Amino acid sequence: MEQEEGDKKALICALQWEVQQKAERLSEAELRVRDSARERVEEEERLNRRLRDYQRSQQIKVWGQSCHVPYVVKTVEVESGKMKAAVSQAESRSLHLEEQLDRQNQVIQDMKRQLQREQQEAAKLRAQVALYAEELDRAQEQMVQEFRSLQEEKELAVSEAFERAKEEMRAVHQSLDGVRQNLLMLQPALRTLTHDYNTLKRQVRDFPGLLYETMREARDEFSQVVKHVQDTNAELLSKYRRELYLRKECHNQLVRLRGNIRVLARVRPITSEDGIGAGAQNVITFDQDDDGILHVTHKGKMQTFELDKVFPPGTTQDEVFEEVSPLITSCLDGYNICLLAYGQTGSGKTYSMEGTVANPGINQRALRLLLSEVSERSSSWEHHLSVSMAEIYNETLRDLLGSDYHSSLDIKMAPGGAGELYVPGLTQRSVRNMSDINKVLELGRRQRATECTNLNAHSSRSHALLILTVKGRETSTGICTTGKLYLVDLAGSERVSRSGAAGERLREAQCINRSLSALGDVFSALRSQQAHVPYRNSKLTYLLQEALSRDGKALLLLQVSPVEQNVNESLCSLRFGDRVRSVELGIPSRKIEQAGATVTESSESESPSPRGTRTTSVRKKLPASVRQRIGPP
Ligand SMILES: Nc1ncnc2c1ncn2[C@@H]1O[C@H](COP(=O)(O)OP(=O)(O)OP(=O)(O)O)[C@@H](O)[C@H]1O
Repeated sequence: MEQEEGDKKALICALQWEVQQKAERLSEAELRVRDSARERVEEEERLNRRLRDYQRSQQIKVWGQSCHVPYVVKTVEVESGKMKAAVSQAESRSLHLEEQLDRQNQVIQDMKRQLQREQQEAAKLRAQVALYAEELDRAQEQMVQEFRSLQEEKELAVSEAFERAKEEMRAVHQSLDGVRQNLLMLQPALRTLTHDYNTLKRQVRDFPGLLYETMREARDEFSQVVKHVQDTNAELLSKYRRELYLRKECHNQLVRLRGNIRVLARVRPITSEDGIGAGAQNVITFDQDDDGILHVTHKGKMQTFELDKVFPPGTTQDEVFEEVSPLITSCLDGYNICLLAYGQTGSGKTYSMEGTVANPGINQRALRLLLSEVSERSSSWEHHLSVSMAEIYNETLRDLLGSDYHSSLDIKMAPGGAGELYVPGLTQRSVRNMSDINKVLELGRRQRATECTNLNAHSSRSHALLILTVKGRETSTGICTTGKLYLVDLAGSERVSRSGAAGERLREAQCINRSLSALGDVFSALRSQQAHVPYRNSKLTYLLQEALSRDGKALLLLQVSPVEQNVNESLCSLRFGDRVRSVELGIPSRKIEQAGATVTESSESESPSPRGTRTTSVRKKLPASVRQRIGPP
């Protein structure tokens, strides 16, 4: 309604404005008409005035001329020539004036016509003004009518709106009453809600305290549990370590009892020769709690190997030797022992066996240990220590201490039928002190160096053997023992395909492969307890027969490179070691000579003891805890 009213008011305003505009235009037109009428009147007056003036002047002229004519006529009569000219001149002038008069009359006629036109125009304008006035009156009339009808509409709309508002007001009052009723009904519920809200508010206020208290209690409980778990863990860990130690002890004793070949692994440090980049990344990790576990990560997979002992890269020559020394000293008791360093080229075999001048390896330390043991036992035993050095290159056995390096040596069965082997022509040098040892080792090294153009390459492709023979005689009983210790630095075990060897190198690689696979065959025959062990398939296994037989003791030292680029070779070496580890040589035995007779004696009845302090039973060597575990004999 209000909208309608507003619209109408706007319409009225617009109409009023239009009327006003038209009125202004009309008054302007009136003014213009009035001005032009005035102008015409003035112009008329001006023309009339000019006409009158002209007529008057013409009259005066005519009068002037008419007054002169008699005189002129007279004069013409007197002086006719002159007069005639003057008359004609006057006539022409009169003609001219008449023409002028005509023109003036013409002008007056024109002006009159123009005046008429102007008057007609003025009449037209006046009619138009009257028309405009009429139109204005009509517009005013219309406007008044419209205004009136708008006023009526407005009043009608206002009264309708008022009625509607009254209706709505009534409805609002009614709903207000309903709300009031509802409010009255809701009041008890609101009271309950307020009460609940207050209770909740109290609870929320108290909640942080309660939560803190609960959390403190939970934390206390949790720390108690954690402490308990930690204690239990520590206890379990110590039990685990104790168990591990016992297991190891049991295993070692079992190995000794069963005569298993012990397999150790030594991982060399990463050196500058390994280069840089992905190929030089370390792939080997160790178990903190078990020194016999080694993990190799290859192509994202971790492979675990269990060995008798694992030496991580930081292990010293001393620590390695300490582990192998019990085996070495047993050669003084008359056992045949063999220690083989196995691994790919550059994995550290020579480092472990020979070592450096400042940090000697197993070879020199073994000789030194045997010498000191010999001197310790000298009160009851006489010992004679002799050393041979040989190498097997392309299946040819050569003497490194003799005068003829190039002659090939044979391995033969010793006469006497005892099944002993010997190498005719192999030089044996007696050693009594460290100076002898150093001289012998130096001689062997020099011999090898002079005979081959590239010692390093040559040593990788040949097996180097240090053979110690220990003969002993117990002074009180006359019992004689002979023990042999073979310390072998094997040729590199890498695959031919990787080295890409050809020609002479290929022949060397094939020989190495043959002798190493012959070694593997011997181990697998021993493992499966076959009646025939193929020792004679290579010079190496044939020479080591006594130590690798069921009477001997053997130890395999796996040399492992820690870097990614050698991981395949490392895995091959470790798998080889894994297989060898399960080989049972049997209970080692020694040969003793007593009163001219040779007797074989197993370590179960080690008697007589060289020091007189040894127990006769291996079982007695076990720790009490281990003995308890394995039960009564
Ligand atoms: N435990 C170690 N500590 C420090 N350096 C080592 C160790 N083991 C090996 N090396 C170094 O690694 C390099 C290769 O070692 P080594 O010559 O003994 O290997 P190898 O297996 O005998 O090789 P090859 O079969 O060619 O004779 C040498 O420079 C050596 O000094």
